[in-house]
Amino acid sequence: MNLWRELMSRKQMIKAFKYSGLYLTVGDDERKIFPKIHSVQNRKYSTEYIFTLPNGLDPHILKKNFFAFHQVFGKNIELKGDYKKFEFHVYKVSLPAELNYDYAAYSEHFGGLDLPIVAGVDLAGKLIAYCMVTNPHLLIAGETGSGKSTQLRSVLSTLIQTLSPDRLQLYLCDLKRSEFYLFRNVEHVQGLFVSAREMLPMLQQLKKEMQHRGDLLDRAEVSHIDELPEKLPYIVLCIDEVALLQDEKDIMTLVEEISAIGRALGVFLILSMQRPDRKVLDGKLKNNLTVRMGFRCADLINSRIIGTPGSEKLKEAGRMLLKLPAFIDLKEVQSPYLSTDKAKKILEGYKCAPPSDRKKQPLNAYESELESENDIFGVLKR
Ligand SMILES: Nc1ncnc2c1ncn2[C@@H]1O[C@H](COP(=O)(O)OP(=O)(O)OP(=O)(O)O)[C@@H](O)[C@H]1O
Repeated sequence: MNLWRELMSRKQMIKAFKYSGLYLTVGDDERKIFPKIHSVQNRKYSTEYIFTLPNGLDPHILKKNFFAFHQVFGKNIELKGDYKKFEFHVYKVSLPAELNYDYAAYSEHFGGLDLPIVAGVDLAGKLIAYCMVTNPHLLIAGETGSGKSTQLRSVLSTLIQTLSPDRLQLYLCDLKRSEFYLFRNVEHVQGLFVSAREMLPMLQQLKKEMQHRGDLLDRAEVSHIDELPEKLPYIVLCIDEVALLQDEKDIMTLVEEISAIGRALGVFLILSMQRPDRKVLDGKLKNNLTVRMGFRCADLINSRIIGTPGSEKLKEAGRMLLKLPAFIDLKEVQSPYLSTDKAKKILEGYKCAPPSDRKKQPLNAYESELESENDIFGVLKR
């Protein structure tokens, strides 16, 4: 970067420090000490700044007043860091309006991700994929037509292609009866549930499975199922339009319980919702949904409930604000577009014989015992 340009970039940054109140005031003359800018690099897609806060400066000021950085640098910015050292990007490009789902390309980035969730691409064209084992429980929310169902389809299709049925078991609840028919007879799918009445026994059984897994952890004196000598499958419970369950207290209590203790036991939630509802997303459940994908929604009240303020301003279908613990700020992401037809073709290769011709594989010996108590899986076999 030439010297003049670097100087201008530094000046902009000092302006953002000033407007956001990010400085210490010292001495009788009230001298301002700003964060130290270590480098300014002009990259292909962005200008990258590295800076550190002076000791004693509260990093929360940066988070709280981040709006001032937007005012100075515009919409397409990103900040990474925790207490002292920060990396800040100002992007020069905007996101693509459509991104075709491409599993082969995504899977090259899955090294180290045991349960990979692909969110999409960010402003730098970088694939944003994360591991659900370390970032459990996902909320996908947005108004009708914003791209939620497409994202659910793509997330589930990716999981199915990545893990074998003995490593991943899916429980799919389709309260609108609109989406999950695609997954019927896929080997990983343990049940497809379309009403609260069908869901309750399944959740009670999952609770027993969690208790069993908890006992195994106690006995082996380990804190996560991945540390057990015998590998247990991850369980993903996906509920499309969870708000329809708002008056089902027993169900919501069990869902909340999974959100609270499922992480170590390998039991994860994916919840989707059209109209965010405080009654459903109360404090406890909401806090445990550590990842939020906020697609376009009606207004700021809705986007605040989701935890992605600003998503009410999104225009394009498939565009979201992503809240992931690793990022200090929300990240704008374009999600992959996977059409129903393409998903059908992909899933064809993972289907087994119709249920009437096969016996469901139990989770484990413990589940076989439960299964004889209550054959909840009948609902899938219609
Ligand atoms: N990732 C994407 N990229 C481009 N276009 C998309 C994407 N996702 C969705 N769309 C477009 O938006 C339309 C609606 O998407 P989708 O059905 O996923 O929305 P939705 O939020 O689930 O709506 P509903 O709640 O009514 O089911 C799709 O038919 C497609 O044309």
